Parts: sequence; C-alpha cells; structure tokens
Amino acid sequence: MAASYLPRFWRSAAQADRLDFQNNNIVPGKKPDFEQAKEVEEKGTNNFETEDEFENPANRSLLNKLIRRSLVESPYNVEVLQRDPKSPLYSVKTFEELHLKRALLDGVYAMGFNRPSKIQANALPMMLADPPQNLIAQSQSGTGKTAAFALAMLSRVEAKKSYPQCICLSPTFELALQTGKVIEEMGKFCDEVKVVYAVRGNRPSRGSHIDAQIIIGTPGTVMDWCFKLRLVDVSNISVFVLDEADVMINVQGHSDHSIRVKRAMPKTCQMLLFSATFEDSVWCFAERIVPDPNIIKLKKEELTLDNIQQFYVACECKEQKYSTLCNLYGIITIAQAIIFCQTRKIASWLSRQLSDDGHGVVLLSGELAVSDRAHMIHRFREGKEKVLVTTNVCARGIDVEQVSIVVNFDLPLNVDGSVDYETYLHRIGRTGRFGKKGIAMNLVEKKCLHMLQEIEKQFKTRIKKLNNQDFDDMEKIWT
Ligand SMILES: Nc1ncnc2c1ncn2[C@@H]1O[C@H](COP(=O)(O)OP(=O)(O)OP(=O)(O)O)[C@@H](O)[C@H]1O
Repeated sequence: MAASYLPRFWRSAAQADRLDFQNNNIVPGKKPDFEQAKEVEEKGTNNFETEDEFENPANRSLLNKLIRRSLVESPYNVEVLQRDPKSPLYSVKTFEELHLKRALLDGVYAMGFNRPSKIQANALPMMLADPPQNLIAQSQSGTGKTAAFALAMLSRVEAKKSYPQCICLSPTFELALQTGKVIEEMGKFCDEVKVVYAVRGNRPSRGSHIDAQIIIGTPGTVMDWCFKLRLVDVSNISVFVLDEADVMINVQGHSDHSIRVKRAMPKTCQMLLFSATFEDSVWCFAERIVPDPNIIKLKKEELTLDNIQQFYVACECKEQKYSTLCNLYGIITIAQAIIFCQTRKIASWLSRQLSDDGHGVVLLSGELAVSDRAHMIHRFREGKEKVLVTTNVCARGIDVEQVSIVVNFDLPLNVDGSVDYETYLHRIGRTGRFGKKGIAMNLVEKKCLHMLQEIEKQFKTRIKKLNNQDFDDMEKIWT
C-alpha cells in the first residue's frame, strides 16, 4: 500500500510499519488498561499526532483499536439508537411483545438481535394479524426489512405440511440466496420448515415434488416453476412477498414475471411489498395491485441515513477518476468497499486496470456465470476479498456488515441520462447497515457536478466536497 496516500496520522503510523492495514491485524503490544483506553478514546483519534505517542505500544494498540472501531466496527450503539425516537431503529417494543412463537424468538436471539427495529415493530403486528392483512412497507436501507418479512413467512407456515406455502421474489440471484439464508438462519429452531431456491442453475425436474414450505427466487425462474414446470400448486400459497417491490413491479423484465406470478395467487393470499424506495408513480401502482393494503411510508427527507456520510471528488475525466480511486485505495481497503460502475464494460475495465496495477479486487457483474457470481459474493462476504467492483446488480439488498465505503465510480443514471435517485440511495445503503457508520464517495466528472446538486435537493441532504489532491481531507471524515 502506498503510504503517501494515507491521511497524516495514519501515514506516520503506517510508515513506521506499526499497523497492518491490509489485514486489519491488531499489533501485539502491551495490553492497554481500561482507564487509559477510556482516556485515549475521549481524546479522539486525531490526538495521536506525535511519533512519541506512536512509540508507546499501549497507544499503538489503542490507535489500531480506534481505527478498527471507527472503520471496521464503527462506534455505533444499536441500543442507544433503538431508544432514539428519531432513529429508524427506534422501538418501544420487545420481540416478545410481537407475539412471535418461541422457536422464532430463539432464532432472532441466536442471530444477536435484542430488540426489533421500527419497521419490524410496526410491520409485524400488521403482518401477523388475523385475518391476514396486506402491507406495502417502506423503510430505509439496512433497517431490517428482510428480517421483518422473513419472520412473517416463518410465522405463517404450517410446518407439518410439506408443500410450498410462501413465495418471496427477489430481483437478483445474489439477493435471493442471501434472503433465503436469513430465513434458514432465523427459522433454524422451527423443525421441518424448509426453504427452496428458485434461481438460475437450480432446476428440479418437471413433476418432482417440492416439500419446502418457502420458495425464494427470482421472478423468471419462479414463474417457470409455477407455470412451465408445474412444480408449485399456487392455490396453496398463503403469503406472497415482493422484496425490492418498486423494481419488481415497475422495471421491465421483472414486472411482467412478478405480476404474472402475483395474479396467479389465491384471493386470500397475503401480499407483502417491501422496499426502501418507492417513486410516487410506483407507489400508486402498488396500491392498485394490492387489495386494501396497510401502508408504512416514509417522507422524502427521511430516506437518507445520518450514519452514512456522503462526499464527492470532482475529476476531469475517467482517467482522473481512476487515479483518484488508486489514491483512495489504502483507505478503502482498511475495511471493505463496493465500487459501483454504470455498465458491465466499465466494471470489467476498472477491475482489470486495478488488478494490473496490483490492487486486490473482485468483479461481480451480470455477465458472469451464476456459479462464479455465487463464488465471488461468498468470498467478499467472508472478507477474503476487500473490494468488490460491480454494476447495479449489487445495488440493492446486499448486506455485508463490514462494508464501510461505497464508491460511485459513476453516478447511477436512467436511460435518458438523468440521475437515478432510487439506485443512488440503494447503492449508498450497502454501507451503514443497521446504524453502523458508513461513507459514500462519488467520483464525478466536472460536467456532471450539477447531478450532485440534484441528489442533494431530492433528498434534502448534503454531499461534501473532497479535494482531489489532498487526501489528508479524508482524515476529517472519520472524526
Ligand atoms: N432487530 C435487529 N437487531 C439487530 N440487527 C438486526 C435486526 N434486524 C436486522 N438486523 C441486521 O441488520 C442488517 C440489515 O438488515 P436487512 O438486510 O434486513 O435490512 P433491509 O432493510 O432489508 O436492507 P435493504 O434495504 O438494503 O434491503 C442485517 O445484517 C441484519 O442481520
């Protein structure tokens, strides 16, 4: 790693070879005592200015810990956020008060959840009501929507009946796998409940019996399973979930399939639509296709999360964006990062270029075979790869806790060249999960700077400028 690209105080530490940034290793040193740890913490990370202080092994170790905490672990406190009425994680309720069955309570606690988030506490009573009620729900990215609808499905299935009872549609292969894993994990104490994946590459033979109660899949494959292969008796489906519902009902390709599957559901089937974003017109459409829904809706100014700080660097051209990215590399690889590109072509150019220049990187785009996609996302999730270069295929839903920085190598655009606000929000929402701190960095050509103002106006938010040359500016980010 080129130490000169590091902020001042990290630079001196790195030059002294005291911190193994690449591997986030804690440098062995004298174990700091608690009082000293507190004192240093209260001083703040920027107070480690002198070499002398770095000489002290206790301080070195503490510094390392602080960097880890601000970048990798983030000094966030879910407990505190959950008591703040302004936070999307706020909840006055406990999971017990949501009347979940014992096996599910065991499941959520085993996952380390102590209290429900706002969306979970508000949506679950509606979803579990009898008779079942439909719901269209919006909540910011990373606030626990997946767990909310997973709990609803797991609460509704009759485990003794070995046939599909719930269908959940996701827009991508990766998200379907991730959501299925959450359902499996959460339901691990519910004996006999199974999940099956209706995704590309998993094709049971025609007429085979599916004994899983929950089907999670992408719209095209689920449609094939229901209508072409006749694997699913749709008249038994009691819960139908559309995750990322706005793209599922509005974007060509997804919408034809999703709406066809939805129309085949029995009249009594409960419809649950979730997303962090719903353009006004899409919201109206959703209300038209879901009978008599309960509604949980956010205001525009509630959409961005305070825990994600947004920045931009103004660049002259693509090449300068690339060199800026290289300058940032030491910083973005302290934790994990996702770099978004507008097209597959740019993504593969960028990942090739970065690897040629000796940077570790993994590419995930739609052109890869599904097995390669699964392999790449698995390696990234495991932390074996620190930087993921991708397209919008990973913009939504992907939940990797250690992602501290999202870089928009290109701003997300609609086909007409205007800013795609929804995708912007989903992309930056890959960091700052469940109250953690995160950073969104936009590399923007000067001719496109007006787009940043449009984003600021749209979400009543602020995107701060960073100086291209002087990455000591970056220092300010973490403080
Ligand atoms: N009640 C909870 N307590 C602690 N952690 C939680 C809780 N609910 C969810 N999480 C964690 O928060 C993270 C984000 O949750 P999730 O992926 O469900 O968010 P989401 O709202 O679906 O996000 P997106 O809009 O990006 O799809 C996950 O790692 C999940 O395990």
